[in-house]
Amino acid sequence: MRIPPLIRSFRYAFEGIIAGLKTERNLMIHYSALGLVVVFGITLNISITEWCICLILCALVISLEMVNTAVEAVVDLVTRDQKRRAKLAKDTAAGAVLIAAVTAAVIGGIIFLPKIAALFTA
Ligand SMILES: Nc1ncnc2c1ncn2[C@@H]1O[C@H](COP(=O)(O)OP(=O)(O)OP(=O)(O)O)[C@@H](O)[C@H]1O
Repeated sequence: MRIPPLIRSFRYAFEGIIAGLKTERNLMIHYSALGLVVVFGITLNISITEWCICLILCALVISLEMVNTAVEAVVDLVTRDQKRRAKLAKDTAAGAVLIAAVTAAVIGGIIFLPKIAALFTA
């Protein structure tokens, strides 16, 4: 049976998500962080706006980690020699993940810490 092109594209994208999870340890850490956000979000009853902010940030970090994985794979395919441009590509992609992850951690702290603190002071 012929699979429609749109369905095939979705299948490849899902295969990419699974392959990333299998090969990239950091992605597992990001998915675990997403799980924690969901558990704390439900437990602490965060607002709709806070849910949107948290989910956007989680999606941003996970997506950038996947792009970083893709950049690393392409660079390693192109060359195994030590090249300045290869280092630039890998390090800037890794830097993008770091910026997003630190931002997400800071905003997560702003949203969750006062609610956690309130549990102990109430
Ligand atoms: N072909 C290359 N030329 C120059 N520098 C490289 C090259 N490949 C990797 N590097 C540099 O070596 C360091 C380690 O790179 P590596 O590919 O091992 O990634 P990593 O940071 O260990 O990530 P991961 O653990 O996800 O593979 C980085 O600073 C990277 O930019």
